[in-house]
Amino acid sequence: MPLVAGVDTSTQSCKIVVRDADTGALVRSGSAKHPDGTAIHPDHWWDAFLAAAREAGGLDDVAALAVGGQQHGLVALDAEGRVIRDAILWNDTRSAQAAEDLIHELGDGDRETGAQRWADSTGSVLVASLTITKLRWLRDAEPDHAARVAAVALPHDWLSWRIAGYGPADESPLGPDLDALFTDRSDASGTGYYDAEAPGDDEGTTGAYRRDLLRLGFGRDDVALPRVLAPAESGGVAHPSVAGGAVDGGALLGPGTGDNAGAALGLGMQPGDIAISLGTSGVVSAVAPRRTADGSGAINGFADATGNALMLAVTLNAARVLDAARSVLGASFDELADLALAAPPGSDGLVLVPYLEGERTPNRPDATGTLHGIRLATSTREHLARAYTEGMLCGLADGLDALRAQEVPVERVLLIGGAAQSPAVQQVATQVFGLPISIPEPGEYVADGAARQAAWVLAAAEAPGAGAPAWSAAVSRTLDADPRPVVREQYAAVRDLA
Ligand SMILES: Nc1ncnc2c1ncn2[C@@H]1O[C@H](COP(=O)(O)OP(=O)(O)O)[C@@H](O)[C@H]1O
Ligand SMILES: O=C(CO)[C@@H](O)[C@H](O)COP(=O)(O)O
Repeated sequence: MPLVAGVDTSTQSCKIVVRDADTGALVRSGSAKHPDGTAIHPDHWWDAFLAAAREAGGLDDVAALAVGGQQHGLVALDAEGRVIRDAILWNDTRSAQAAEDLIHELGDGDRETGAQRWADSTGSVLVASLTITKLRWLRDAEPDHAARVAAVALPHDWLSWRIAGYGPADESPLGPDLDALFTDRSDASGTGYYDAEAPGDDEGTTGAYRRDLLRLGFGRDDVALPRVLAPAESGGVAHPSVAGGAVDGGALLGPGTGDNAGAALGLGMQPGDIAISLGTSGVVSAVAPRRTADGSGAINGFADATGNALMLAVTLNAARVLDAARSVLGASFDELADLALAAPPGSDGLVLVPYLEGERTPNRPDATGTLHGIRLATSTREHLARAYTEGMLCGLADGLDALRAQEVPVERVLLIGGAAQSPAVQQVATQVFGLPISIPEPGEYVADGAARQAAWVLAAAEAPGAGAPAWSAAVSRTLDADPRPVVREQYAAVRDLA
């Protein structure tokens, strides 16, 4: 019974699951918090990983390990392998103007042309979340830091590299070998300088860096970029001081994955499945054989972790909208859910447009949230709780419409992420989406996807060409559709006033 570990280094925390490689059965787990903020030093991810691994009973007995993680964050390394500045995360909007500038530059001054060219070249129109815009911001705002950049990594790449034993000479057993960095197609596809559908070097796996775009964004491309591995290719071994004491030479390391591709692998998503993830980000995603190139920017055409495409719409405002509601109302999770369910659908006209951290879809980085329809009758805790819950979900319902506009089939909708545990969120989702909603058992689906990838790498090491292990699918219960069009109609009437 070999064991494998999956890690999710997400925005708010690090979660680790240890699973049986053959059956997928959960054996142990652990988690540890990350600090708040949209720019944090990656050392916090390392510390949280070590703490979560301790809570999971250590990783000495795992035969393979893979890391899923929050996408896009800029980890800039110097030639000594040191982190040059705090990582700028996916939800940091400081590079919004850089995104606009780069769209115009690729379009020879015309925004619409530029937007379509970015979508055609990389699958996505640039917004502040994507890594290349953060590099442009760094070039202009912090030229001294920019001049020191010798390698650019993403959160999951950096953590995998540290687990393999690399890092600054005085902090790691193997030192600062920047050529040892590796990543996968899914996370590379969110950088803005990788085309997941370009003819690749490897048999059967497409994808190539677009160093011309990196040069456009950063002004130079003489930096090391992580090697992009095929879905079941090993990036090396975990340093034995970290994981794999039971295995000769240390546990095999999987390529890792962006968190949304990790969730798709953990859930075993097939075309027709839609995942709605309510973590710090709100994500509506679907796997597809090929990406489309949505010049409107509503849909990102990323890669998944198996060789397919992952189409997704992402909002900056999801679970934290409910955290804000809890703080305003002084309520626990359960109390907030009870309050929301005590008000009627549509909250008697009280509507929250929840751009509390600006917004990415639609692209309104400087927007703030707005509460519409406040009357004496709607000035109750119940109405407020309901309006916050509905507002969070309406932005994602718009995202699902955008996916449908790209002709993505919608056969089953799965609700996951921290806020999916709320009974109010579950019920309101059946009303806002007007669809049956499947609720998988509460779980860490990104970490599970990483663990499944680790098991796949292990199987492929023993039998080249082996497929992903057929772990049993997540058990779901399904809530009936309860369409209440009033909720979205009210939201659509005020959304663009905010
Ligand atoms: N029962 C609940 N109701 C509403 N929100 C919840 C509940 N449980 C957890 N959350 C929220 O879920 C979020 C964490 O979810 P998670 O998917 O782990 O986020 P991330 O992947 O962005 O780190 C937190 O904002 C937390 O407050
Ligand atoms: O930016 C995106 C995807 O494009 C986000 O989904 C991040 O990957 C962060 O995810 P969470 O930590 O909120 O789950």
